[in-house]
Amino acid sequence: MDQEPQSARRTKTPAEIILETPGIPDELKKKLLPIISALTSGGRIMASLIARGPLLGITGSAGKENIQGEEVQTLDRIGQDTFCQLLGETQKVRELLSEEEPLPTLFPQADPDGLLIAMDPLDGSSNISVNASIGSIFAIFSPPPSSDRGEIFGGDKRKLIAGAYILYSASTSFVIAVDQKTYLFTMDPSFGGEFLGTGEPLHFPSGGKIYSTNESYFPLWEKGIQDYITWVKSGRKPVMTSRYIGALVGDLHRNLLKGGIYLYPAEGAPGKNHGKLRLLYEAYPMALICQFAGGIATDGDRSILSIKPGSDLHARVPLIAGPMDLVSEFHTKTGHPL
Ligand SMILES: O=P(O)(O)OC[C@H]1O[C@](O)(COP(=O)(O)O)[C@@H](O)[C@@H]1O
Ligand SMILES: [Mg+2]
Repeated sequence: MDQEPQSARRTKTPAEIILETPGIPDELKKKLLPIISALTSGGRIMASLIARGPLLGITGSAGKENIQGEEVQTLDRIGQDTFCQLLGETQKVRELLSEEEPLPTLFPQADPDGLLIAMDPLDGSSNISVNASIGSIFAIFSPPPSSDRGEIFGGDKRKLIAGAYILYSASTSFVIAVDQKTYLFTMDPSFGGEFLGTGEPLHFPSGGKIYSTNESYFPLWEKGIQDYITWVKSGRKPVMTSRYIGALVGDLHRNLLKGGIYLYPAEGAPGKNHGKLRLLYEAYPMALICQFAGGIATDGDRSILSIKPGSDLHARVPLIAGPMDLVSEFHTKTGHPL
């Protein structure tokens, strides 16, 4: 019974893919490689802790609120500390913005030309205590010229160069979008926890029939979105089916592999009239992942990647994300053609 299935054979690591990509300049590779190593090491640590969560007593609340006014879970804190420490140690990250901290963490010892990272260290907090899918999300930016330090995450002078997430589920996945391609890796615990993948870029399949949204907010949505949801359930041919995990990483991952549209419009949970998902560390990285997989992410009107962050580093945006065919259909139906 110790026979390994053929498909479990070693293929490529994220570092091998980065090294082999001619479109990534060598100077950038020198920064990206240690950063990706920090993310995958953090993923291994988090996956191991999550797997033993109830035994370690870490699946509950930390007893305080974060900057968003949301209850902080113990694993939110552990994710914050783990990724912050590992990314700081690379000396290739100048500043780290996190959902869990009001202001970016500065790393004064880092390479002055180091990169900027925005992260949600633990996405889908409400799933922790029920052993459902959760994740970590990262946006990696090149900084503006050093004279512009004050506006390091805002304005339009920094550039999004990679987006990544880790999904903690029955297996642990690492997905990264860089240099126009999106790749999937799976952690192999029998291979030192290495993340391995085929090296083939991911593409959204076309013709998907999944829509993912928290439909309990239906009465709060604008009429165009209500009409679209009614249509996908009863007017569209073929009709679509609903799947919603309640963690962006899990919902987007399924839709990326199966073909599906994710919708978190404005007017979500009460008080979330700008949507719920944060631009810099949720919508941006997922938009890049979608775009490099042949899809698109919008706020219902314009591309997420065309939105310039303002002074609020934790600003929220509506998010509509998925393959081109489904997002384009949504835009046509709601009167905002792409
Ligand atoms: O309960 P809702 O309003 O549907 O929200 C679910 C959404 O909130 C999020 O969990 C974000 O919240 P956290 O990052 O604070 O865990 C998204 O991942 C998810 O899609
Ligand atoms: Mg979170």
